[in-house]
Amino acid sequence: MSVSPSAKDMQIQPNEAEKPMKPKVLTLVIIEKEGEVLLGMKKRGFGQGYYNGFGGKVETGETVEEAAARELKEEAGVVAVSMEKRGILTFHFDDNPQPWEVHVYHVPDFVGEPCESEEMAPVWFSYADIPYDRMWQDDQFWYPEFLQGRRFRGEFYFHNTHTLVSHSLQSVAQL
Ligand SMILES: CNc1ncnc2c1ncn2[C@@H]1O[C@H](COP(=O)(O)OP(=O)(O)OP(=O)(O)O)[C@@H](O)[C@H]1O
Repeated sequence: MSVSPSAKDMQIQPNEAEKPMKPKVLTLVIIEKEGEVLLGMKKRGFGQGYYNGFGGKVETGETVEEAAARELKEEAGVVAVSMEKRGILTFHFDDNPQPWEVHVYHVPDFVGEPCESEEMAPVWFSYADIPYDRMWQDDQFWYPEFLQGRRFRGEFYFHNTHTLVSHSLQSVAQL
């Protein structure tokens, strides 16, 4: 007699396919000093050719804040003296089933001299000269919130990775 395996035997739940995928968690640090922000030109990998803050994936065994500090050191060569979480952005891509959850940190103080790494070339920009046309399309929406000192949450929907189709953004009291 043949017995077909039950959902339990196959270690899947009945409506597994409908469950949204757990997001991948990443960090993004923006250094800000006297009306200027430090951005890096991404030299390789995801987002190559865009200016962005410094960050990357959270690795197993580290907290989100530890990951943010590690990536800042690796990519810009500086150590954060203090950091404050200011935003959580969720990115949905129609060409990737896994959403990305990016935790944005403000670093008002750091030690060391920013220097070019294999991944990023750092450049200071005044608020008025932030190069939104050479950045991810979501940035133009949430940087103003960030630069005003607010906390925020946003959801952004992308087509073919790079084209922003729709978004929502709220300023929030707490993250
Ligand atoms: C879609 N709209 C977006 N808007 C603004 N910023 C975005 C972004 N999407 C990803 N980001 C940031 O881009 C970096 C990628 O990091 P990424 O280089 O892939 O990570 P990591 O350094 O761990 O990778 P490797 O070690 O090279 O594999 C990381 O800071 C992440 O927050």
